[in-house]
Amino acid sequence: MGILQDALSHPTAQLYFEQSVGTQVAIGIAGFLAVAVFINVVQQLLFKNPSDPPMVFHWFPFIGSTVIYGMDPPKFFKDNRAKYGDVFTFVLLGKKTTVAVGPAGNDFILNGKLKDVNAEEIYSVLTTPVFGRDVVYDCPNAKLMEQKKFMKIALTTEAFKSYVPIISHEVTSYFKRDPAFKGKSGIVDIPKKMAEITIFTASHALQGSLIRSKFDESLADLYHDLDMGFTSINFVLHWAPLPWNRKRDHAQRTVAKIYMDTIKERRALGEDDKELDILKHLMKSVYKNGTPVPDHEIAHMMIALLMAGQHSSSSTSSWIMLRLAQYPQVVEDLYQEQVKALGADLPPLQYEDFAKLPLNQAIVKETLRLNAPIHSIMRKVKQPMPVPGTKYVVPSSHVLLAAPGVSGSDPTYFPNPDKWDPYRWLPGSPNAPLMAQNNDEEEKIDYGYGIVSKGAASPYLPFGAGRHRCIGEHFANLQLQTIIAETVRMFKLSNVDGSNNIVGTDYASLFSRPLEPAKIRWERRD
Ligand code: HEM
Repeated sequence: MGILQDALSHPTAQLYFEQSVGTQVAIGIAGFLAVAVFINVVQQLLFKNPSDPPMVFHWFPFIGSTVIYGMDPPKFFKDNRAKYGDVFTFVLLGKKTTVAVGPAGNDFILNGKLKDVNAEEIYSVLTTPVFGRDVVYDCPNAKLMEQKKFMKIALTTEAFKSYVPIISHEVTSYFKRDPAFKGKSGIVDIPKKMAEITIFTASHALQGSLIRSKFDESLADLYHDLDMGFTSINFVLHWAPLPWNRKRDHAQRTVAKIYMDTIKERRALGEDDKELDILKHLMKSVYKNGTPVPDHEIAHMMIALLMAGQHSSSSTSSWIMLRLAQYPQVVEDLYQEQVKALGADLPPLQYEDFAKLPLNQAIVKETLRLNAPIHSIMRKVKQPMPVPGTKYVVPSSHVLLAAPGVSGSDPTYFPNPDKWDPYRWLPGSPNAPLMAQNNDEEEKIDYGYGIVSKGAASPYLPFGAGRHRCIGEHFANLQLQTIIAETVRMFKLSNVDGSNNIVGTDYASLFSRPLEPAKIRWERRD
């Protein structure tokens, strides 16, 4: 024993011993992996259930196609659609995920029945710690439908009319005070600026001036901490006592308290409170069962509303500015459109003006066609779902994934689909969409939050469809159109190097956005 101990304590022997243990462990892992890969491949090749949608081939179990999907989801959908057709399954972090694309696929998933598909089982782990309890995905779907109805009803034409001067003022005063826009011309990393403009305009219009004023103090940093809860890794680690989750939880409590205190302040104002925002509307809203919406739910809905709008609108406005810098002539066309429609003195913008600015509208439409911030919409399957017109049945163990962006860039509906061409939405364009542009004749449905068009046959659904459809569409349109109109009044835009290039897309977080830095050149008109 003593001799053996002596021998092993010799440095060379120790090294040899450690190396040989290391080698054995490595061989063990490699062997295990090889067996796992072998079984996984054999299963895919030999044990196909004819009613299952085709499976995207992958070597490794659990990882499946996660990496290749995550690098560029639209490319992943396009490539696999070409290989397998409109319905196929891939493995995303161990979960069999069935994609159904095209108008029929969008309809199948987004207009799926409540007994068949479920959103909250997918999203709640991420959203509930950020928004707070009892709202959106932390309550039965019928309650969410009522909550969406309260928010949607508040967005009246009268409210929209009051929002245009608010948004205009926020945009122009931002450009005046921000150091990045000092002087005659300059270069700016645009996504950060657009994120600020989006949160200032949305909070002021939708939540009132009292909340807006708090963004200059504490709310901006707290929202940043809340945002950290939305990283993709939190689908798995939402519960973990990690630094960003602690910050998220602290921020959620603090922001909710700020809203609840503001609600009390505004109640005290009584008739003197003349603003037409959603916060005020919710303070007067009552559920069907007679219960007034509790303050904590109003606070949590306010967080949800701002978070839902922030990422999508801020990513879209950044893409818009990058597209305008890519095509400086479009900026001039937009400016001239305003001069012709509103007069050379360019009076303060009003809600009614936007109907006279079709190119201004088309910029938003076209940017959302190619750069929609939500590339994947997921639902948990609750019971086996036959896919109409196919032999496939999606088992209840699967997750469904809708990707309306696929039909939005399909040449069947959009000639020259990869070209950003806002003029395609104006009459007489050779690239005009090959789809009905008037949705008055479309089938309408009420899921409990007001009548919406079903969108069943539409290849263009950047705001989704069905019971989870966006209620912020009209606000987002107004916000984005006002931002564009004010920006082209003040600036000419171009790429820093004068080229027609554009940055790539960052798919790392839940909402896709431009890869940063994304710098553009601005030049003041006056
Ligand atoms: C360009 C801007 C926007 C885009 C592209 C967009 C897109 C979407 C999409 C695709 C959905 C459906 C998600 C799903 O089916 O799972 C959705 C839902 C929603 N959006 Fe938006 N959105 C935008 C702006 C806004 C704004 C400004 C607000 C708030 C005022 C908002 C509030 C909501 C809400 C409350 C839902 C409902 C979620 C549900 O029912 O599960 N969105 N949005």
